[in-house]
Amino acid sequence: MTPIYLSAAVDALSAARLRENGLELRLVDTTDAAELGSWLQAEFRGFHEGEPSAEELAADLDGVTFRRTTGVWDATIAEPELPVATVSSWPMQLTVPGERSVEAWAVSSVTVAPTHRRRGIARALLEAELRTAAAAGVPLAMLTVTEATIYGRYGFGAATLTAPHTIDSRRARWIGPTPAGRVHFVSPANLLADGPAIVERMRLAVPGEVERWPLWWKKMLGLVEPTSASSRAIRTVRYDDENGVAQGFAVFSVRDKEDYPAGLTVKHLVAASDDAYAALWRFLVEIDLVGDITVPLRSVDEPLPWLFDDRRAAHKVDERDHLWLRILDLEGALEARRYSAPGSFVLEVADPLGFASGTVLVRVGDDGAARVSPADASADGIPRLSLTVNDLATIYLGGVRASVLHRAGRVAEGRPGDAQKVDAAFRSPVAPFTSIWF
Ligand SMILES: CC(=O)SCCNC(=O)CCNC(=O)[C@H](O)C(C)(C)COP(=O)(O)OP(=O)(O)OC[C@H]1O[C@@H](n2cnc3c(N)ncnc32)[C@H](O)[C@@H]1OP(=O)(O)O
Repeated sequence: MTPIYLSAAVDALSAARLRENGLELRLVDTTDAAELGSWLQAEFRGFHEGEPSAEELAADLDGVTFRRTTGVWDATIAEPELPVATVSSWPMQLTVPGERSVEAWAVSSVTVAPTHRRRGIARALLEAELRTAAAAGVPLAMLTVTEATIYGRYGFGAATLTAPHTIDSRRARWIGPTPAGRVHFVSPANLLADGPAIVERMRLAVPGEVERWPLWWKKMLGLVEPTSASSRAIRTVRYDDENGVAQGFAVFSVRDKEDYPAGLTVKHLVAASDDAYAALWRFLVEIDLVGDITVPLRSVDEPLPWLFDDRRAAHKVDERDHLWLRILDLEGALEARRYSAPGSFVLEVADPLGFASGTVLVRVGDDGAARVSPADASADGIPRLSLTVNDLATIYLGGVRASVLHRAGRVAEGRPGDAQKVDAAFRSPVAPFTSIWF
């Protein structure tokens, strides 16, 4: 049976709004290669990529059919079969504090052709996604963003931060642990078999982490166009612990080889144990003929600098928002995670789009589980915060403190000190992080 998220009709309100402007909002039949192929071409163009190669197109035609795929068409343009806007979505598991997983509505492929920008098309698409997700009973929507200025207006808030890192290999003398396991070179095809289980073990330990899907693995490992120069440059290693169990992997390539020392880019590194983390980084920084290492997507709270004699050998080069969350069901979202301190507090949440407004009493038990109910007069006198649904999304995974948003004038306290009391409950022992783009 087709899952409801794929078969649900296109949102009537957004379809009507676009129709008034001569545009058609429609779901793509992902079994129709011509129609999905046109949609994919529009998506590639929307992200300023060149025309997809035959291999890329074939991989996408096969690999994105699990998504709800929506387009907007304009019958008056020169080549009307190509949509002028794209979006795709699917339910995906998101880790929340307490090593728990919750279903969230992933939104991706948001593009509007430059010929049709700033006419409200993205707004129609995003609002349609939120209404469809809420109707399907999914408590949260999420996306990884190209710009920080686009999604706040739809109630999303920045929920995980990320920091690209750089390492000066020549300066990085190892003082970290020496794990008993071994690092092995393995082929990308072998990692395709071992990688998912390693990721799944790591995923529950890190709030903000998400599931992967088969096409993501193939793209990350260079298996879609294996003969291209960038794919052939990919090297893959796996760390096996002393019992021979695979606990981590790194995907990297050496660049700038015209003159040694060369540079090395770590495309992806996943460690399901501290030993795997240490062994993989030691392996990478001790590779000969390499002078510097670039790591585009890492947590803001990496142990990395502390593994070296000179901690300045590794540092963050930036810090930016990455995963944005949108709470659609206040009770469902707040009860899905676990909290770091028992106690009660009231949240007065404003949501201009109306999905998650309300004033709720959150009672956290000794086990960290929360019971959420409408707040009444009996809740007077307990810690209270008034905030937007965006800012609730920002503190939801525990990476940003309510007291910091209070100091920024974004969150109001019932009484002085209430934000710090709420901090203690929302705090996550592990910095939230999302290690992929989707
Ligand atoms: C999850 C993801 O896929 S992230 C990827 C997002 N996509 C991209 O970055 C691809 C390149 N950009 C685009 O395709 C388009 O510019 C989009 C999708 C970002 C915006 O599409 P548009 O149809 O032009 O947006 P639309 O006209 O609906 O604008 C709605 C509102 O957003 C604002 N807005 C739109 N784009 C931007 C932007 N890039 N930065 C700031 N504000 C923006 C508009 O000003 C408008 O504001 P208002 O409601 O206050 O009047």
